[in-house]
Amino acid sequence: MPAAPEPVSVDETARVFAGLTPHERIVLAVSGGSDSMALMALYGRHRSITPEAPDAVVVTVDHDLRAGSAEDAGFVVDAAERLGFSAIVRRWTGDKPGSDIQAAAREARYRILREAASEQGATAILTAHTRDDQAETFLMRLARGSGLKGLSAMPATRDLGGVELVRPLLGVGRDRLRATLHEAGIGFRDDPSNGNTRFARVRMRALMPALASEGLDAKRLADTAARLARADRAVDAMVERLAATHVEVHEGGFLSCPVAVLTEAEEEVRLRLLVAALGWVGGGVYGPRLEAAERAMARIIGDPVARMTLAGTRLVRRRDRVFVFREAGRAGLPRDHVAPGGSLVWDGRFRIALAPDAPDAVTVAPVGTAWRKLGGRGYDGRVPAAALAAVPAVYAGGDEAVAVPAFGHFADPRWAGSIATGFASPPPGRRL
Ligand SMILES: Nc1ncnc2c1ncn2[C@@H]1O[C@H](COP(=O)(O)OP(=O)(O)OP(=O)(O)O)[C@@H](O)[C@H]1O
Repeated sequence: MPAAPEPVSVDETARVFAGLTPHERIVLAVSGGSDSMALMALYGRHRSITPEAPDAVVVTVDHDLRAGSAEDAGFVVDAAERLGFSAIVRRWTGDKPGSDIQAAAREARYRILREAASEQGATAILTAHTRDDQAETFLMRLARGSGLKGLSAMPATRDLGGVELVRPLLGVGRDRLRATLHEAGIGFRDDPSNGNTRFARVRMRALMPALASEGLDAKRLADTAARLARADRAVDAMVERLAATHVEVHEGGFLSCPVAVLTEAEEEVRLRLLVAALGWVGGGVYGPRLEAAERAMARIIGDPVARMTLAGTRLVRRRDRVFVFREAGRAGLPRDHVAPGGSLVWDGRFRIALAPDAPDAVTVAPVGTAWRKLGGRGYDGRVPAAALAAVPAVYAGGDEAVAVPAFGHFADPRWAGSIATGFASPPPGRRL
């Protein structure tokens, strides 16, 4: 008989939350399931004996996808208030897709949590992912053919659009969280989808007892993921160094790199460099599948006139350089509006701000073929024309751009002092 799982001790709780002190206020993301109820209970206990622990607000997202979801949210609010937290419910409204609803719900949930955090003045969001979640993630990635980065599974912290996502319970087993709740006399809600074998995670979970009998328990799998994460960070550091010396960041928000740098690098390193470039140029929306990146790399290296689209981003080889850029002509490049005093992130890459005394509200859209007339500076024939056409331009009502700030070009001098632009995130290998 295996020993009964131990509740999480007070000392262990202090260790789990030790890294949070730089934050003054945090969000606890609570679904009402056992893991996040335990997160809330543990944090309540920790805060009551740790005066310097950040202040916390509980946020529960009602996905409004099944009967009873509002009751689950009410259950979380009641339990949070009993533990001395203030709690808010956020409902997922708007269009919901007919397929892949799980992924859409996750994306909406993170967006809603991020918005709630910034409204509440919180700088971190804590979720209750456990060691079991980590082990299941590792297995799912293995089944999908992931490389080193994917097999590193979930990092303990990551940036979520300016807020830190923290997973303090990644080293704690689900059974121990349940034991903790049991000991504290706190209930939880069972999500019926946790038993739905339509979901890969649920099917992986069902394999766990058989794997554990061969020594592949959640701890072993999660520890392996952690070792791979360590190796992954080492490769990332190599890629950063390579990018810092060899990747040219063009003012228009596209990148280029000598093909010789790719051929001389280790295969893993050059693939990472490609993925990093695609992620930055593409606004970090989604990356390519590993096999697709491998095929693309083989073509870039083998074909001096290679051109292709990968993960929504264009790759073009021109002589001995490869260019990575977004295409203006394809659907998807946005048209956004900014009022005087406002700012926005265009296409996930450019931050554009308008001074309060700017002459007018503007539209930001790709400059398209107009760049030829406007004359982007310094770009001779070595840069593919399509790369230049995807650069953001500022329009003030008419068809003619009043400015292409990335090129330092102002067709109408009244705008020169009132538009500020920069990259929204650092290009590969650079720090802003
Ligand atoms: N509806 C929600 N509202 C707020 N946070 C949520 C919600 N759903 C999930 N989360 C957060 O994301 C984490 C991981 O989500 P996941 O879907 O794996 O968990 P779950 O099975 O819904 O619930 P739990 O982890 O609480 O048992 C949760 O532990 C929780 O912190």
